Amino acid sequence: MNDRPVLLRLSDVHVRLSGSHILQGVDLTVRRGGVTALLGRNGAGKTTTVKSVLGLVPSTGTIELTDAGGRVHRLSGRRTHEVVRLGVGYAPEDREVFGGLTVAENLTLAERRDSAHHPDRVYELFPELAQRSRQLAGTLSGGQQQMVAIARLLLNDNQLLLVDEPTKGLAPLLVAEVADVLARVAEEVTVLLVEQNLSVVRRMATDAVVVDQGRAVWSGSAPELMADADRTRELLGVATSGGTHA
Ligand SMILES: Nc1ncnc2c1ncn2[C@@H]1O[C@H](COP(=O)(O)OP(=O)(O)OP(=O)(O)O)[C@@H](O)[C@H]1O
Repeated sequence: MNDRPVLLRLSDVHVRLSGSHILQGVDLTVRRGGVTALLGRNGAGKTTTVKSVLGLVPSTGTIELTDAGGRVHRLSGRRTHEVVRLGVGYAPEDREVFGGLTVAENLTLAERRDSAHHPDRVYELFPELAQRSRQLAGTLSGGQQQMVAIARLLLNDNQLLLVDEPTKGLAPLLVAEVADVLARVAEEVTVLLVEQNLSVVRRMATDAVVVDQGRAVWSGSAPELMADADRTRELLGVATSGGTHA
């Protein structure tokens, strides 16, 4: 598993915001293929880590993306639109769909000029959105809005999707639906997933990185971590159901 090529590497990444030293030297790698779960307690620095990759917060240190041809692109210091153009898609925690536009319009807006994929392909993956293509996105349920946010990422040829807490605040049935969708997405593109719901992590994550107080304190196999109840409790402050489901 661990000989998969490195897709994203953060080395000694620091972020300071409003006088606070939020990321204090994050080192982590995301390997090509699979789902890497970015885990940690509330306020540990997960969202800030994702935002540093996208250039949404100022950072120091090195952030590099290695493309399929093995070419290394330095992301640090680039503007967000340049990072996106290099094939990094982002579904933020608050979803940010355009509530006054229809589902179809939200998808059309997300297509880059060089877009490789047509919305029809996305509708195949998300039949529920096809049925609701004319519905205003603001009237969709939280889970459906999350699907729009994820579906948008599939319109373009991305190398890496950064998905921040897609199941946050969703009812259990919707958590399962969004997890299904993500699992399908992950068959096509590498995902870095910020997720607090460990049943979702257990279901799809291949790798895991745990962040604590602005540093990556553990990385390795997600199934191994999920199977180790003591370590999960120590790192995340929560109990898991241990190895039985891992
Ligand atoms: N713009 C900002 N100014 C000051 N502090 C900030 C800012 N943004 C985030 N922080 C702080 O940085 C720390 C890390 O925040 P971050 O959102 O990255 O954590 P997280 O691990 O994603 O947390 P959660 O799981 O609760 O979403 C928190 O203590 C937060 O309050």
